[in-house]
Amino acid sequence: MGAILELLLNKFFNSSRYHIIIIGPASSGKRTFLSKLGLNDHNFNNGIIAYNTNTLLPADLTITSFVYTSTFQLSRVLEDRINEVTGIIYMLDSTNVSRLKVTKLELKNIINIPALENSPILVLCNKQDLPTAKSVREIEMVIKFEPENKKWNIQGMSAASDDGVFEAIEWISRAMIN
Ligand SMILES: Nc1nc2c(ncn2[C@@H]2O[C@H](COP(=O)(O)OP(=O)(O)OP(=O)(O)O)[C@@H](O)[C@H]2O)c(=O)[nH]1
Repeated sequence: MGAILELLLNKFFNSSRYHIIIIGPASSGKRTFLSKLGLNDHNFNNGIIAYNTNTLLPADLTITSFVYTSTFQLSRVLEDRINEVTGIIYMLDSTNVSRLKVTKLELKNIINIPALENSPILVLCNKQDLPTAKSVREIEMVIKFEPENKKWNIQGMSAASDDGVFEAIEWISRAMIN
């Protein structure tokens, strides 16, 4: 998968700068997803895991991953860098049904942040390989996420087995560029 991803990313990211933030509760699979992109190096600072672009990703794409706790924290932790965000990935654990109501609120908060107004948002329902995982349709029915005037998408994924990783990057890439 690495070679295909590399081709795709190099095709997309050759001129402008792009900055994706990956947000999601603890253990939802952010790190596993990033490792599939070849992003294993990270430094941990002020609650943010910043992944650099020295492996698979082209130099003009940066991905920052961190555990999201509140809108206030999102703006505060990212500080000025929030203005550089061009795409948002929200990662959830499809087996953690009790947390979906919190997810609903978090997503609402995220799309109300003015600095993120133009950033497309991709909701990734991770851990679809587990028997207790809720389907994307079931999750949609709880979170009722259908923002108007915004590019958004919801997809199933199993970061552990690579399923949906390519599609996720493809969607967010296209959405940021078009
Ligand atoms: N079955 C299954 N397990 C997964 C999947 N993705 C991640 N995991 C497992 O879930 C656990 C947490 O994954 P991480 O990638 O560390 O999650 P994280 O969101 O980075 O967690 P924090 O660092 O706490 O924010 C690990 O044991 C992973 O192996 C998946 O798609 N399927």
